Amino acid sequence: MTACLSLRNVAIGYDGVTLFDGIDLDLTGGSTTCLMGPNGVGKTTLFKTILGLLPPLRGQILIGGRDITTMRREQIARHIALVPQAYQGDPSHTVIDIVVMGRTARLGLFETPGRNDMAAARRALDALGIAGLADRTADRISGGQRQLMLIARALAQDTDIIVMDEPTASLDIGNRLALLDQVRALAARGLSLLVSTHEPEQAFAIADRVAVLGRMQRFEVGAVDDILTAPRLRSLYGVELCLESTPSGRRVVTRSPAPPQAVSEV
Ligand SMILES: Nc1ncnc2c1ncn2[C@@H]1O[C@H](COP(=O)(O)OP(=O)(O)OP(=O)(O)O)[C@@H](O)[C@H]1O
Repeated sequence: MTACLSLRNVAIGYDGVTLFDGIDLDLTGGSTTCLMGPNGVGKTTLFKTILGLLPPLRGQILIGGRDITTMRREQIARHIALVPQAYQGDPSHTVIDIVVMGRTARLGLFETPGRNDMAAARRALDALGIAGLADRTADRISGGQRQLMLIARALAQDTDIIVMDEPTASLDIGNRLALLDQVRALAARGLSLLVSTHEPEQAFAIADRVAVLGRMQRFEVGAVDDILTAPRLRSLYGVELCLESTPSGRRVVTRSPAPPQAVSEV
């Protein structure tokens, strides 16, 4: 299958200073790739670069074969939507108004959202089961509902690629599992997802492939089981850990060896 997003030997960073180099990645439709790496390694910076908010310092980023440096911001936004870590807009806006903002890249310069755009926003809310929240303001819904609202905004944007920046970071276990179901459902609809996470178990649950921004600028990408091995996770995060399988076959991370007793007998 041809890639909808390709990164060829890309370097990312700020003001000409390279943060990470040598990133090669292909995203195809109907698949989920998890992006992992320690704090501060450059995951969000990579997202900003893919979205055209920061120029790549080297290499090429291609959407459908076209170099993004030749595309305007709204052209990129017709292909790639972002689900940020948190909503940072005006909290007095209603959910439906925020979701319809996902249509902005599809509107002309002075055009306001029309009937079709409102319908797309309502379909997105429906798909996520939060149609009942449409007229509430963003400060009157829960953190989990706000996260679903941000996914609805990305859906309304009607792109073939969605990138999600640690989408479960502030969610309770119920909303976390519901969100992972949504990610699986979006991939099943043919979308291509790139999801950053600090949780290996989440990658096991949703990803076809894992891309790792590792220490010493070592970039690796491959099938989940090939990439997420205990030795690689130990060196990536600098902690002793083991990978075990539950009777149902789910992969879980455990601490290894058991931490020493806090109080020893005298
Ligand atoms: N606007 C900026 N200008 C210069 N440096 C920045 C800027 N934003 C972030 N950085 C630096 O770039 C590095 C990578 O940051 P980034 O947010 O991409 O990391 P991350 O992998 O997403 O981290 P985390 O897992 O903690 O969210 C950090 O050292 C950060 O301090």
